[in-house]
Amino acid sequence: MANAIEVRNVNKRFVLRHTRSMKEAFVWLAKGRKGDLSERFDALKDISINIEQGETVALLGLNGSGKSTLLKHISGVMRPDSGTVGTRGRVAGLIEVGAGFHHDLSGRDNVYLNGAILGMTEEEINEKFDSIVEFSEIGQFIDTEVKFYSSGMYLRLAFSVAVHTDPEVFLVDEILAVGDEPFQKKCIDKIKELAGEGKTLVVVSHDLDLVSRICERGVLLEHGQIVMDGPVGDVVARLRGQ
Ligand SMILES: Nc1ncnc2c1ncn2[C@@H]1O[C@H](COP(=O)(O)OP(=O)(O)OP(=O)(O)O)[C@@H](O)[C@H]1O
Repeated sequence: MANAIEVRNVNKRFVLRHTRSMKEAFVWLAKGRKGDLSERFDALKDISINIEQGETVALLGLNGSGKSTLLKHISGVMRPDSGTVGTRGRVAGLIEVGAGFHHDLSGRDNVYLNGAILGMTEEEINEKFDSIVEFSEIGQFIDTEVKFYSSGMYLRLAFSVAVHTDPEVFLVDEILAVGDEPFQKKCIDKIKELAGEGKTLVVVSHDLDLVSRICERGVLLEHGQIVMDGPVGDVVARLRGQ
């Protein structure tokens, strides 16, 4: 099987700026700017991972371990400081609710905008428009500006557009949590359907029962490093301290 995702020696460092008092800033200046007012933080440390086409992978780990940062690198919204990330086929993801949506536009216009960002042609969107709205259950609100949407409504429309792009690689971050239970179930069924069709799936979630149901492989991150990679059941057991 060919790789759908190839991550090679990826490093990502964030600069954390600390707010200091005027006095501290003055002392720092007076001392000839010695030392640093900011701190560096390595969120990803030499990460390498291959994900084959059709694999279903859960990125697991405690808060702040680097899961979302890694997913953002795979989706391409973040670039590594060093190392490379390669993907094959159309990538669609739900990383942050409403990312890629324009607040002052209606739901309808945002379907076109978001669909285009995710690589659909206008023709393709015309063809799938009714189905996108139907899946989202947004109904009469489709012509309302999305700034008036609730976070659940955002999620519904964003999820619906993303799955209608017919992605080869589907990325999902924790955000399903904002959907109500019936819609969450519908999303999970859809995700399982995509996995059943042989699409590649990468999921970030703290819902260990859920990821055990939809993913086969688990990758455990700790302080920006991969510390375990194996069957999801084994990784979940380690996380639960069993
Ligand atoms: N844009 C940023 N600037 C500075 N630090 C960041 C940025 N994005 C993430 N971080 C830091 O990188 C670390 C990893 O964050 P990340 O969101 O990847 O963790 P996570 O494993 O997804 O956590 P959680 O389970 O809490 O969602 C955290 O300490 C976070 O504060």
